[in-house]
Amino acid sequence: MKNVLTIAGSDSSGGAGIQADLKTFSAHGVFGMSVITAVTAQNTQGVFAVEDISPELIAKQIESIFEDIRVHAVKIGMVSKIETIKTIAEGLKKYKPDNVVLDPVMVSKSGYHLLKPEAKEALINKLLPLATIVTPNIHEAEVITGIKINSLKDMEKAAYLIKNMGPKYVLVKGGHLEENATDLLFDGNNIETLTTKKINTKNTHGTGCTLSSAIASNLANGYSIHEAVKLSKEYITTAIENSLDIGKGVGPTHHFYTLYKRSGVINE
Ligand SMILES: Nc1ncnc2c1ncn2[C@@H]1O[C@H](COP(=O)(O)OP(=O)(O)O)[C@@H](O)[C@H]1O
Ligand SMILES: Cc1ncc(COP(=O)(O)OP(=O)(O)O)c(N)n1
Repeated sequence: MKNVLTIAGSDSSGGAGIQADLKTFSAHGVFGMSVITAVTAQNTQGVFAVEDISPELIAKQIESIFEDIRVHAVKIGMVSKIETIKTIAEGLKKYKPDNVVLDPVMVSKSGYHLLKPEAKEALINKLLPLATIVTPNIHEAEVITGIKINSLKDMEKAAYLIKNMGPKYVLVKGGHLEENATDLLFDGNNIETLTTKKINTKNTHGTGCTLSSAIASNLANGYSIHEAVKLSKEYITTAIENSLDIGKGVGPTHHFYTLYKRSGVINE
């Protein structure tokens, strides 16, 4: 069994953050561990409060895991503020995990700033160069590069600019595009296009968290980046197709659909 660590924020409603990450890890048959960076009070309708965990406690969580357990992959999500980013970067430099998947979480679908605006530069300068793969959505790619993205050509341009900031691979996610859900994977030489039709649902809470955790799981399980991204795109598509109409707002994706279907728990 491979061990995968998420360094991210807690989502009380279970659709995104640490909770989505751990469910995704379980669905991929890897052992999930967590370093919590912040606790959020949120549900399908919004984020209502956030309390950041102290840098000392974040450092201690990182140390406790790495000093004891082999970590095959790390996924990084909500990092909130400059001190949190510095602490995570120090931990990554010290323990040098093989695979680092960075989801540069900035603003929740409900519009809450999960990354303080003043922490943007630290995320770019300190975490991007340590990432095996970074997975910005369109808005995050715009903030990181400073360009406006309205088309696949613009996404390509952003992927080139972000690659030059230090990560080994860049996946620009197009879930917020009008037509298809097209993601672009750039390895420094070639752009690979992953396209699915856009699923007509409001229930997409935690899609970015789920995709990045699936990539981390697949890398830990020994797949190449290209294979890991392809399999993870298939996983998130099934999770969105079978997303759950829980709550009054944007519901979560279904992490275990394929597993339950295979085992007979779901028999429609
Ligand atoms: N309505 C949708 N139909 C199909 N795929 C989607 C849809 N929304 C998002 N995706 C896919 O989910 C993944 C996460 O993308 P996105 O929602 O853009 O990220 P984030 O949650 O970080 O904003 C991507 O692979 C994207 O293409
Ligand atoms: C604690 C926490 N972390 C990350 C997010 C953002 O999740 P994401 O998958 O990028 O998209 P939405 O959940 O905003 O749809 C979050 N909400 N909470």
